[in-house]
Amino acid sequence: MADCNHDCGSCGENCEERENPGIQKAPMNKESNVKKVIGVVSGKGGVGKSSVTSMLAVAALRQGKKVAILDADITGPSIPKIFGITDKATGSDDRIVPAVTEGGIKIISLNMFLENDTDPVVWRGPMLGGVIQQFWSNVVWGDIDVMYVDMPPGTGDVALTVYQSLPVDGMVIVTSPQELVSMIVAKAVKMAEMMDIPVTAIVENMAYFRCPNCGMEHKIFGESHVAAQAEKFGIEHIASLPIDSDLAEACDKGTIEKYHSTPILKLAKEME
Ligand SMILES: Nc1ncnc2c1ncn2[C@@H]1O[C@H](COP(=O)(O)OP(=O)(O)OP(=O)(O)O)[C@@H](O)[C@H]1O
Repeated sequence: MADCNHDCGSCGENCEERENPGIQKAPMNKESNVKKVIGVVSGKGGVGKSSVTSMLAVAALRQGKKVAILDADITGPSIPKIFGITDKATGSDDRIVPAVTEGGIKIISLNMFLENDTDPVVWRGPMLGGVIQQFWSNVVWGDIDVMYVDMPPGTGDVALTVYQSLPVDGMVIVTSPQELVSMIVAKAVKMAEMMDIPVTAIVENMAYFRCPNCGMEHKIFGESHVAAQAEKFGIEHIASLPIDSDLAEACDKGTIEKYHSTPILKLAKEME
C-alpha cells in the first residue's frame, strides 16, 4: 500500500501484511476517559478471582481513585452480587450507563442485562466477544483512574478478545497454593507475553488459615510457592491471602466495600 507506515495499530485496513488481520482495539466511548486497565486472571474457576478483583477495586477506591470494574467473566458473572448490586443496566444500546456501588465504583456485568440473575448465558464465543467490546465502547464510563477487568477463567475465546480489543496495561494472576506448582501460572504468563502485556502481580489466595483460638497459621493447601514462582517469571509484586470466613460472608452478602484486606491494600499501593 502506498501510504503504509507499517503501524497496524493506527490503520484500519485489513491488508495482507496486517499483523492479526481483523483484530483491532475497540474504540473507547466518547464520554469515557479510562487511564489504566488491569486484567485479573486465573487458570481455573473458584480460586477467588472475582473476590480479588473486588478487593483490588475497593483498595483503589480507599486510595482516593476513581474506579471501575468491567465484569468479563460473562458466563459466570459474580461482581454485582459481591457489591450487593441488583440494578439492571440503564441507558440505550450505544449509551449504556453502568451501575454505581455505595462507595462509588462503576460496574458493568452481563448479569445486569439478564431478566433473572440465575439465567444461564448459553452463547457462543463470537457473541460473548461482542459483549466485551460493547462493555468497553458503549458504556459511558466517564473519568476513571483504574479499571479492573474480571477475566473469565483460563485462556479461551473471551480472554483473547479482552487482550486483543481492550488496552490492557497489566495483569494480576490469582492462584491457590496448589496451582502455583502446576503449569497454570506458566500458561497465564505465556499468554500475557504473547499479547505483550506485563504481569504485574501474583495473588496467592487461600494460602493459609489462621486459627481464631491459638492464632497458629495452618497451610491447608500446602506450602507457599508464590515467591519462587514470582522470581521465576520476573513478576514484581506478590500477595498472600488467608482463608477468611469474613471474606466469604462479605462476598455472599454483597458487603465487600466494608471488608478490609491488609495484603491487598499493600499490593494496591505497590502497584501504583
Ligand atoms: N480467601 C478466601 N477465604 C474464604 N473464602 C473465599 C476466599 N476467596 C474466595 N472465597 C470464596 O470462594 C468462592 C469463589 O470465589 P470467587 O467467586 O471470587 O472465585 P472465582 O475464581 O472468581 O470463581 P469463578 O471463576 O467461578 O467466578 C466465593 O464464595 C468466595 O466468597
